[in-house]
Amino acid sequence: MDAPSTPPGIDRLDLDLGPRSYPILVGDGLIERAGALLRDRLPARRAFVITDENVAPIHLNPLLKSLQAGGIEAPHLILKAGESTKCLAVLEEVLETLIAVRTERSTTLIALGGGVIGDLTGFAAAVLLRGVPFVQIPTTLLAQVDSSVGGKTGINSRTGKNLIGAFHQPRAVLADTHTLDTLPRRDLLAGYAEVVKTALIGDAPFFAWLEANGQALLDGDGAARRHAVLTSCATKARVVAADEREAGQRALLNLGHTFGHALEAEAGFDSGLRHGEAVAIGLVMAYDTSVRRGLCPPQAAERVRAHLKSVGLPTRPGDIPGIDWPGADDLARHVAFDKKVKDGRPTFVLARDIGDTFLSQDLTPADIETAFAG
Ligand SMILES: NC(=O)c1ccc[n+]([C@@H]2O[C@H](COP(=O)([O-])OP(=O)(O)OC[C@H]3O[C@@H](n4cnc5c(N)ncnc54)[C@H](O)[C@@H]3O)[C@@H](O)[C@H]2O)c1
Ligand SMILES: O=C(O)C(=O)C[C@@H](O)[C@H](O)[C@H](O)COP(=O)(O)O
Ligand SMILES: [Zn+2]
Repeated sequence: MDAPSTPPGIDRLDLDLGPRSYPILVGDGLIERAGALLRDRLPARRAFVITDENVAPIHLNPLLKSLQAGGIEAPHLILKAGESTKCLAVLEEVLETLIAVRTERSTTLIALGGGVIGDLTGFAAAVLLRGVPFVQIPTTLLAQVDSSVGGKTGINSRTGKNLIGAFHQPRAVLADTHTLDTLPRRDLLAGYAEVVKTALIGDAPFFAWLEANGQALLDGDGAARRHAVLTSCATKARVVAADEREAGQRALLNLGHTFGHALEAEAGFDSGLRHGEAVAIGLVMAYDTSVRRGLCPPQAAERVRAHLKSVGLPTRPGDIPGIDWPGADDLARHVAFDKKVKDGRPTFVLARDIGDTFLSQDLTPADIETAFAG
C-alpha cells in the first residue's frame, strides 16, 4: 500500500507484510474522517459496514455520513452484541446478506466494533467470494490494542475458542480513541488485560509504565490511552511482521490464553465472561505455574497479580460472579482443543520474569490441573 502523508493529529504505524502491508492510524475523531482517509485506499468506492447493536446507536451514523461525504456507498448490518455472535449461524446470516445485496470482489467490508465484530467480519471477508478486502474500525480498547491488528479472523466452534478461522489481513486499521469514551467500564478493563499481556511478553519498561499510568488510562487520560494503543500496536505489528502465521514466536501473543480460552469455553460463550477477563486470570496462572516450575522469581508473579488486582481485573475464576465453574480436571482437559497442541502436547507461554516469556511443551497434566485449581 502507498504511504501518503498522515494528516495532522493522527499517529501512524505500518504493519510490514510486503504486498499485504497496511497502515494503523490512531487518533481522536477518525470515524468522522473515515471517508477521506479511506476513499483512495479502497479498490472501489463501495463498502459494507458490519457493526453491533451497542455500537450502532453511537458510532454508525457518523461513519456512514463520513463515508458518504467521501463518495463511498455503504449499506450496513447490525448484529447482536457479545461473544455468542462469533458463531457459524451468525456467520451464515452475514454471508447470505452480503450475497443477497450482490457484494462484489472489490467491495470492502468495514468492521465497526470490538473484537467480536472484527473477528467475524474479517472471517466473512476471508471466505466470501474466496476473499474480499476489509477494514477494521475498532471501538473497544481490546480491539484497538490487539484484535484489529494482525489478521487473525474467525469464530468459535461449539467446543472451543476461535477454532474456525483464517489469516486475512485488513487493508487498514482506523483506531478512533474517542470511541473509548462510550465503552462500559467492564469492557475497558477487559481490553486493558491485553495491554498488560503485551507488556509482559517482552517489554518490562512498558509494564512499569502501566504500573504508574494504568489507572489514569482507565480513568480516561487521553494521552495515556494513546500511548498504550500505540505501544501495544507497535509490539503486535513487529511480532506479526516476523511470523504472520504463527509458525513460532507469534504464539507469545497467546500468553495467558491457553488457560483463558479453556475458561471461556467451559463458562459458555453466552456467560458474559469477557475474553480480557479470562486472559487476566490466565496471565496469573501462567506466572504462578512458571514460579511453581522454578522458572520465574515469585516477586514477578506477585507484581502481575497485584497490578491486575489494583485496577479491578479478576485474578481467579472465583472473582467472576454468576459462573458455575467445572472442576480443575475438566478445565485442564479442555486444553487438548488448543490450536497450539503439537504431537498431542499442549504449548504454553511461560515466563522467566516480567517482559521475558518463552514457549514450552514441558507442562505435565498435573501442572496444568494445579494451575486451574489455583
Ligand atoms: N483477532 C485477534 O487477534 C484477537 C485478539 C484479541 C481478542 N480477540 C477476540 O476479541 C473478542 C473480544 O473483543 P472485545 O473485548 O472488543 O469484545 P466485544 O466485541 O464483545 O465488545 C465488548 C462490548 O462493548 C460494546 N462496544 C464496543 N464498542 C463500544 C463503544 N465504543 N461504546 C460502547 N459500547 C461498545 C460491544 O457491543 C460489546 O457489548 C473475543 O472474541 C476475542 O477472542 C481477537
Ligand atoms: O494475534 C495473536 O496472535 C494473538 O494471539 C492475540 C490474542 O490476544 C487473541 O486473543 C487471538 O485471537 C488468540 O488467537 P488464537 O489463535 O489463540 O485463537
Ligand atoms: Zn486475546
